[in-house]
Amino acid sequence: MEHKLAKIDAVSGKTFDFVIIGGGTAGLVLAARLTEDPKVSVAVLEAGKPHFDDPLVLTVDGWMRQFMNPEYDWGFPTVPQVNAGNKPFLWSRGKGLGGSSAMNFLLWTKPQREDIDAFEALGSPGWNWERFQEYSKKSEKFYLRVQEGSLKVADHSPIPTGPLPISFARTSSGAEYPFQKSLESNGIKIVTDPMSGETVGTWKSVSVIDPETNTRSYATTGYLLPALDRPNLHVLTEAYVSKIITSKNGGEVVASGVEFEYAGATHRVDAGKEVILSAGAIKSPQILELSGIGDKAILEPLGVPVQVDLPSVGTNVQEHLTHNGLAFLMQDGHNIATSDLLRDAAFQSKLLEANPDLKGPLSVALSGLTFLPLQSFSDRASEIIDQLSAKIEKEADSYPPGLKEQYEYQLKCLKDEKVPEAEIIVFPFSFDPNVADKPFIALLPTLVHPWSRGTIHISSTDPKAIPIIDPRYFDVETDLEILLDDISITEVAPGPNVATDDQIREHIRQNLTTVWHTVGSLSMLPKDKGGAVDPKLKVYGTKNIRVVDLSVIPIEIAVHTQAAVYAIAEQAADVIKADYA
Ligand SMILES: Cc1cc2nc3c(=O)[nH]c(=O)nc-3n(C[C@H](O)[C@H](O)[C@H](O)COP(=O)(O)OP(=O)(O)OC[C@H]3O[C@@H](n4cnc5c(N)ncnc54)[C@H](O)[C@@H]3O)c2cc1C
Repeated sequence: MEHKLAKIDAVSGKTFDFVIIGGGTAGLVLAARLTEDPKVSVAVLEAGKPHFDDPLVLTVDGWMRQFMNPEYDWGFPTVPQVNAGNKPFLWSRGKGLGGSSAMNFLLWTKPQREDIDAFEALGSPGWNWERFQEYSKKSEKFYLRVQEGSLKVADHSPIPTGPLPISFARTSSGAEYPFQKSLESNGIKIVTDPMSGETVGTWKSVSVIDPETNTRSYATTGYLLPALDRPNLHVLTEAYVSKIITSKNGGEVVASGVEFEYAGATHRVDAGKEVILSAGAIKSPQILELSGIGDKAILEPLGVPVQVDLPSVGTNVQEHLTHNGLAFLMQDGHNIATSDLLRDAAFQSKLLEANPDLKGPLSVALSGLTFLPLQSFSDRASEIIDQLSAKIEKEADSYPPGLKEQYEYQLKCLKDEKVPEAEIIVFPFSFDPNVADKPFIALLPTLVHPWSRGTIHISSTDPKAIPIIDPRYFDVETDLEILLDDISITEVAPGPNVATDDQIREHIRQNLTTVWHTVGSLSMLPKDKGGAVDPKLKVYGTKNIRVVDLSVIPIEIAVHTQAAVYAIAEQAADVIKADYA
């Protein structure tokens, strides 16, 4: 397959209609959709390797071996978090074709309706739940034969036939269903169609797994490979973009091409129509700032010539946070399978005996998810809401542009018992080598609509330098309080000496993990409300630079983010096509 990728001579010094920076989730969707028209030429520059037919990518739990491996994982450190143990956090991101769709946990989850309607409500017409569903269905090819217990996903009719095979994982851990039944007996409903925009309750998620091969389906298999024979598509890997080359025309900045490094030398490729940034929520703002588009207060001291003074670049950063301190050793005799156990040959043959139709490599997938509104897990929901209302009223004048409107929308959702504020994930994996042969299950209480806002900015003109990533965890204390109450629903103490609220707060601060869902760093919002891109995803002040990736989401969505990225890229492809029709 690699012979179908572009060689450097076919890209360097050449001109293409569209140059896409980043061959990740969004970048490959766009590349495939734009080249459906044979008259349109596209070059994709991807910093990582192709990873075609790679078991670390294709095997359902292969992601475990990608973590912190620099060939697959960018492994960005944040700055130490003063409210979370004063430690840096590691933000893994997929490096190579497929981007993070090649290393994620394969969950395919659709947002709560209000999460997507927020885009329109905050000033971006045409971005709402109905459009989202329309575009999301373009990606999906469902195989919903396998069901477990009473859980099912209601048929999507007509069954979409997009490029991504999606199915129930053949091997769940076995812990999900009992956990859901116990929640049900405590009044939490089992959701049978969590993809309808109503996510509150407990459910079994589908995954991007091709049931014919039991392997990962992702942006490479679904979008790139079927398009790779097109003569108008040129994909260059190991091409590290350092900046967008621009000039000024009247009041507007015009991108003429992109500078990149390949095999130690600097090259340039020209864009006849547009440069599209799809480098993900961490690298896209970095590349814009390196190109002189950002806050002049950050660019000027570094000696970066300012092309567009756009202070919103790299701000409004939001990230899901989970408490990873609730792990349980499973007792024998309950048929609980974790990924560690599945590597045991004796266990594997027992499983295959019981399930002779299991295909492909055996591995456990995540599937047990629960989404809860504040009122269902917090006795002090009204108190938290009142405190937040008072805080917003008191502090609004000091907020950066647009934050008041975001908070008002978030507050409306917080009051609405149809909208989730927390998630609990059943996690059948252990990263601890000391427990490799024992079945451990962790429950991960997760904050899904953070109030804290962080930043991602360059601190150097070196394109290889890691930007300063500061999510400012728990800058708004309500985030910690919501997580505290979310933990209480599990009715287990996180440790032997962790009983009082203050002890649990400290335990949370010391045992946090990112969920790798960063949004907002180039938010789609009106310019005077903190936006970096407009509803056509164009960077303000530029004629022909768009951003198409997770960074454009202005308020964090509650669920896992990949389905949203695919849908945003599908919609963006139509917006771009319409602009040149
Ligand atoms: C560990 C992990 C687990 C996750 N689990 C799930 C899950 O189970 N379900 C779910 O829905 N979501 C999950 N997600 C989130 C989801 O995968 C991402 O939100 C989504 O894939 C992001 O898509 P993107 O296009 O914004 O960025 P990416 O897919 O990350 O693409 C960015 C691309 O740009 C390239 N790039 C960056 N800088 C440069 C440069 N300078 N030059 C050239 N190329 C560059 C990168 O290498 C990458 O290929 C997970 C993410 C991670 C990291």
